[in-house]
Amino acid sequence: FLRLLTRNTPAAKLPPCPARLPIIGNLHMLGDKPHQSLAQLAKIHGPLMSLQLGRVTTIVASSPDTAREILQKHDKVLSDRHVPAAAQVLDIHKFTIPALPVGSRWRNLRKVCNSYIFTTQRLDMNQDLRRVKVLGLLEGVRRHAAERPGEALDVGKAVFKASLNALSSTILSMDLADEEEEEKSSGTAREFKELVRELLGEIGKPNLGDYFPVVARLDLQGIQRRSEGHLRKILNWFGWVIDQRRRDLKSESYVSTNDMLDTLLAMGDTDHDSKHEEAAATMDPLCIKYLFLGTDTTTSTLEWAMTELLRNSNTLAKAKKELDQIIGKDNHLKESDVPRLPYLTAIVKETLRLHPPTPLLLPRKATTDVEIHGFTIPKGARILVNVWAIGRDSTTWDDPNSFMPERFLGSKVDVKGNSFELLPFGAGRRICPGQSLALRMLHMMLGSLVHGFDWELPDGLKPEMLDMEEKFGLTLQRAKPLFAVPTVK
Ligand code: HEM
Repeated sequence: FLRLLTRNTPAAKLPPCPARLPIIGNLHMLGDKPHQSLAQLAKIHGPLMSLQLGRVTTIVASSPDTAREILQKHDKVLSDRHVPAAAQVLDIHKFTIPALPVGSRWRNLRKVCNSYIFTTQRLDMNQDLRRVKVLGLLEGVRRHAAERPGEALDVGKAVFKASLNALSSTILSMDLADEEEEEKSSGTAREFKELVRELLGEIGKPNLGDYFPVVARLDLQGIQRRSEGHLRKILNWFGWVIDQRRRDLKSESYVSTNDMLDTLLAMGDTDHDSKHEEAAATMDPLCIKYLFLGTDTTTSTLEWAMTELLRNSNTLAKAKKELDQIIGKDNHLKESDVPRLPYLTAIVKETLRLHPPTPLLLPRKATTDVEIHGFTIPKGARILVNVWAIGRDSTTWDDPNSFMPERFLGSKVDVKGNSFELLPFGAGRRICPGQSLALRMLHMMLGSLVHGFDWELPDGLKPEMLDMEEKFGLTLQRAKPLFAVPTVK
């Protein structure tokens, strides 16, 4: 048994690796902020390095060039996923896009995303569902400013609620966050939110089984058992929502909201193309994944963006000026206004550069041995791309730790997977399919908050004193919530 635990991967010509300890290898070097520890290690061992994490050989890319090799040049054989044991319970990984290996099922689901769910036309059609939620966010902040003048607001909490509702409306025409109106929100929706939180917590915990596959089945920490319980309840909840919608669709009085669920159900019913049937069959896990991936990433980006604006009052003033000039002081921002707002767009890019919500992307896996810059990436290795380190690299960026949206004005660098120095959504065949929806939500919510209110730090806190500590989990969040005082302009 001990031999199984300690046996090393045959040493192909692996990229440089820090010295390892017996059994755990380099696990102890990750710490609680692995993206930062890996960035430090890359400074010593280079932009392509290998680590032995328990039994798992892990390759880390930390430069635009090595990211391009992995995500573009060798994308075909480096695009499977390394899925944590907690995300494999009830075989859910066999049905959800982020976990599926590259194969016909994954390809079909991606085609459905690209051709039906996230098209410009579809997103234009359901933009009103999101607009209502943004107006709700503004109303909540306005009420806070009026009822508790001078009192600080928990910015992350407010944007979490709006992001979850904007996404759950786009997907299900349903609000899943409704804390202030508890009596109106259905018990099942509240339970759903708790279950999602608990499941995400389990998936985010360090699990011995992920580093020592030989003990994975024993589930020594009980993580898989608890995840399975939560997931079973979540799937039951979705089953109930989907059955209800099927009944609604049969009713003549039903008026479609053009949400994703209607689109998916219509595809399954009217079109017997195999890829559509596949999407219909996997609808519940599909919707769940969108909610999971979408809400936390969007919330964390918005909270960091507001943090940076509060630290950089000139930037905040410039953003306000642009919005006043282009949108007008008394009008509300619309998704279609965003292309006319280059400074707001630059602020979103700059936030994603410094604070990418998934700093190591989603782990990939090599399906064959691959050679990169004379080193071998062995078959089965887990692959991480440290986009957090790439975004802060001083050989690529001037003054990399400063928040300067101006760097993007007139620049061709985008976040769409073409610029390997800026990869918040990844690149290549596994690039985030929800990025166009995410970008719409980010610009709308941030722009509306900046346009609608004046913002100040509480208790005379100086901008330079603002805590910038990060917390690494499924997404990279602020360690401490951001509190700020809104005033109606
Ligand atoms: C700021 C917001 C977001 C960021 C930064 C983000 C980032 C990412 C990243 C880095 C990946 C992995 C890409 C790779 O492996 O190369 C990913 C995958 C994915 N994202 Fe997003 N995401 C965001 C919002 C969303 C939203 C709103 C949705 C859906 C509603 C979504 C759905 C997905 C899905 C389904 C995948 C898996 C794709 C696959 O494995 O083929 N994401 N995202």
